[in-house]
Amino acid sequence: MWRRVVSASHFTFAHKSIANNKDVCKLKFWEAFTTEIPLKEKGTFQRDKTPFITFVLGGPGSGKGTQCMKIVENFGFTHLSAGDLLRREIASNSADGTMILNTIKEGKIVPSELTIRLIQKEMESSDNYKFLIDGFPRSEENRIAFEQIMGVEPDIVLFFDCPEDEMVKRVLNRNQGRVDDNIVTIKKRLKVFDALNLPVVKYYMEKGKLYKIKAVGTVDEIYKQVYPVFASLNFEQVRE
Ligand SMILES: Nc1ncnc2c1ncn2[C@@H]1O[C@H](COP(=O)(O)OP(=O)(O)O)[C@@H](O)[C@H]1O
Ligand SMILES: Nc1ccn([C@@H]2O[C@H](COP(=O)(O)OP(=O)(O)O)[C@@H](O)[C@H]2O)c(=O)n1
Ligand SMILES: [Mg+2]
Repeated sequence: MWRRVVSASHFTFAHKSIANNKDVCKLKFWEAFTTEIPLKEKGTFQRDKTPFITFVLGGPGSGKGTQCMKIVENFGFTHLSAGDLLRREIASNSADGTMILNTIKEGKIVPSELTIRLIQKEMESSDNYKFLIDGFPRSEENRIAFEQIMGVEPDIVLFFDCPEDEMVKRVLNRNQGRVDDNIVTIKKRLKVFDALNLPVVKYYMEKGKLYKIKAVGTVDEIYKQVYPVFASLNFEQVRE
């Protein structure tokens, strides 16, 4: 299995700037930061066996899965959605299926070891080295357990920043038959997101790994912010 030292990073450039004004204190913490897409630095990423891990964060309905599909298409990443892996466990009638189903219905977080085991299995059986891990980590506990079990940190973290009313609207229109896409569960999920997921966003922002994406507008408008993040990392592009 591949392993590498925690906190190793391929990048030398800084990609955040701190707003310098008094109004900052009125904003939510991440609103005080903007993302400056770094200039392309040729040869910054060496293709080898080392995985390139992108965590994809954002509230329910913020468009993580939709944007991941586009990144896969353009840059050849393997997309691992934690939620999809958990739903697959439920569908396969695994021993943990009922517990996972009840947790998802309540909008709560499944025990970290279980979710990480599913992610780890997918990564280890993949020939790819570029991974989008979507919907994970959803809590500090998720994050710390991943680092401990896998012995790696993400290289970059995308955060889709979307207003709550827009997220609710999108989830209620999603139409994928999900047990958690109803108004009762979505309200619980938004609370869990604020309480447990935002500290993870803050952690990566402070580490300089966070790319905040303004997740309002059309899918293509949002992707216009996402595309340069990956283009600047000098990956070979699969399709324009
Ligand atoms: N920019 C957008 N504008 C309107 N609807 C969107 C947009 N992006 C995604 N959607 C739709 O919103 C729903 C939630 O998107 P999804 O990618 O599943 O979000 P997440 O994975 O963050 O929950 C889906 O039905 C999707 O088609
Ligand atoms: N790391 C994770 C990811 C998802 N989940 C569970 O799976 C549900 C659906 O996750 P998802 O990523 O598919 O949801 P969306 O953000 O795509 O709407 C979450 O609300 C949690 O109940 C979890 O417990 N731990
Ligand atoms: Mg999703």
